[in-house]
Amino acid sequence: MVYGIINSSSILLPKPATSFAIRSEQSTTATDVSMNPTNCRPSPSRRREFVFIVNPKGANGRAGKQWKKILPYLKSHLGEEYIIRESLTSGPSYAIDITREAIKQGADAVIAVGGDGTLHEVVNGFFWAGNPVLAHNQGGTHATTALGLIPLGTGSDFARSFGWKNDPYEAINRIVKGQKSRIDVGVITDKSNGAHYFINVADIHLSAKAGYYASMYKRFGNLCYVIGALRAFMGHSNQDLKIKINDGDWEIFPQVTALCIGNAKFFGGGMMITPTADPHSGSLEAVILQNFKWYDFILKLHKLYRGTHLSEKNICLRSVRSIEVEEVVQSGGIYIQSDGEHLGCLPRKFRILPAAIEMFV
Ligand SMILES: Nc1ncnc2c1ncn2[C@@H]1O[C@H](COP(=O)(O)OP(=O)(O)OP(=O)(O)O)[C@@H](O)[C@H]1O
Repeated sequence: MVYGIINSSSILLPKPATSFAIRSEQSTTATDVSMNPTNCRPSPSRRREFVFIVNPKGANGRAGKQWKKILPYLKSHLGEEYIIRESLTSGPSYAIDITREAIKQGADAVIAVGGDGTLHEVVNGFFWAGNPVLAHNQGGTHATTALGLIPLGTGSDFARSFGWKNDPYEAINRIVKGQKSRIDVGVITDKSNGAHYFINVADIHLSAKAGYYASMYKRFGNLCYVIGALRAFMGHSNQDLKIKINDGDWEIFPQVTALCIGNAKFFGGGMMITPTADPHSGSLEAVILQNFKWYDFILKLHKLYRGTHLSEKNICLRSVRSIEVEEVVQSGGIYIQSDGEHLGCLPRKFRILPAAIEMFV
């Protein structure tokens, strides 16, 4: 893990796994800038501290290269009123720890620089033991750290729901503008593990396996998700699932191929799997695909990209605040993924936390 500081003095860091390289360029001015939604008006109190968590390996290494290029633009556009800190992740999960530490230290914003995996880890860093992480000096009231995203991933699917491109300059302009909005976060629980959060899409069975295989083919860009899905169909069998919606009665859904639970619309490098999802809605959109074969996937792929698949007879949609999923016959072989991260197996409960995080939009 490399934690770099630009423009400022240091903050406490999470325990390093490897080594830290810290570079500091002390700024001379100390004007504060308020992150008002409509403008960036100076306030006399203090400089704002933004922590950028960069996955140098995102998008096959493109994220790391792009980050070096955009840094001067970022510094000049945010200006000296801001303390800019950078932290390069050295492997999976580091972004979670760095985010938690930054929030505890009172960072005004934590910005994920990378793909959906990096964003997912940063979002998980906003929580600890089922509760939002709070700044030490807040006296346990509420979290004020904002979430930001500079999308530089292979799929960058969460950004698509907002119409954002993999354009770091556009993303910086958005952060500089300072407009924020509260967005929902999904939470996944089971009996033994703690809470796990997702901001984009959680999915079960075939698509979760597809995501696992896709990670092996990232060098092919967005095509990795189609390759991953076809690979996942090898040896795949659809399963009967028990589903409980909004704490109602259990319903049996026969021969489920995949169940996708969207807080936002896209996964798989641009497939609009949950086209009715909206991260501001206070609910999750659950799309259940039943009895799909690999050739159905190929034949209907164009509909998945366009989001026109919901009219298919073996696809159903439910708008939910909570959804519990169990196998009818326990096989231990139904996989779950949360924003592309593998989580293990069923049973699990998926819930929405409305307006859980404030995000630059
Ligand atoms: N230094 C690192 N080396 C290898 N993997 C890393 C490193 N830092 C973070 N990671 C892991 O890389 C995973 C994928 O990164 P990220 O999502 O940023 O890029 P991507 O996979 O190209 O994009 P997308 O998820 O949008 O398709 C993250 O979930 C994270 O756990």
